Amino acid sequence: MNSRLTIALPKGRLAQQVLKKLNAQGLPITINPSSRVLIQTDENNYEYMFVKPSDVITYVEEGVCDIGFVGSDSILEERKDIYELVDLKIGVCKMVIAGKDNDILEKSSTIRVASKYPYIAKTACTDMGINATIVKLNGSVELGPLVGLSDVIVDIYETGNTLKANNLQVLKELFDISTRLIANKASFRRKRQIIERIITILDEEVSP
Ligand SMILES: Nc1ncnc2c1ncn2[C@@H]1O[C@H](COP(=O)(O)OP(=O)(O)OP(=O)(O)O)[C@@H](O)[C@H]1O
Ligand SMILES: O=P(O)(O)OC[C@H]1O[C@H](OP(=O)(O)OP(=O)(O)O)[C@H](O)[C@@H]1O
Repeated sequence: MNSRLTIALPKGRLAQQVLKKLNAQGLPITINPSSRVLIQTDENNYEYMFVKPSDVITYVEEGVCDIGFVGSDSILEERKDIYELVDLKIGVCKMVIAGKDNDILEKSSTIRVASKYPYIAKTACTDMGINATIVKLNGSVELGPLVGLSDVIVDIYETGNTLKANNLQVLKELFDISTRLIANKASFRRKRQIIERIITILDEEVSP
């Protein structure tokens, strides 16, 4: 059995949370997330690749990585052919529609929406009977309504501080978000035993 497992780890805010969760669940990770070395192998013969969060799904679907850790927002947006295996219950936030005008969703049938998540934004508006023109942005999405680029945004909400600091408000909550373990389908068949061991470890309830 091929014992090497290649794991896509998201850089940025999720890196520490994922490693902390894996260690807390009893999967000791002896790699250095602060290092600029993008591929690190530990003594379990696990190979870790540090990738941009929005690229985790691509590395897993393409089979470069057997498994990966990614936000459910990315899973819903990318709609790739992968297995979603475990909710780690970290990276918890929400997807919301936000803007300046608190009844624009009720009074307008056509709006402009700025978002990092064009598919999620378009689908949400369609479901509400609203025709949306999507303006794709890759960050600081809150600028959209402030500079006349869009009427509203579809973006992540955790504490609300960014919206509040920019005089925007939540107009509609769409869904909850958290970090998930995903797997390449062929890898899951080929390395089922080792991947199921990780699923078991992550599913175990450990004292906080
Ligand atoms: N403010 C937040 N609070 C909690 N979790 C968040 C927040 N923003 C993003 N996340 C979660 O962390 C994941 C990665 O977000 P992060 O901001 O670290 O990446 P990024 O800088 O947006 O990089 P990329 O553009 O590749 O997504 C998101 O997909 C989401 O699941
Ligand atoms: O509700 P809050 O706690 O304010 O968090 C929400 C903010 O966090 C994310 O931004 P990020 O920090 O990832 O920067 P970005 O806008 O460049 O994506 C997201 O895009 C929101 O702007």
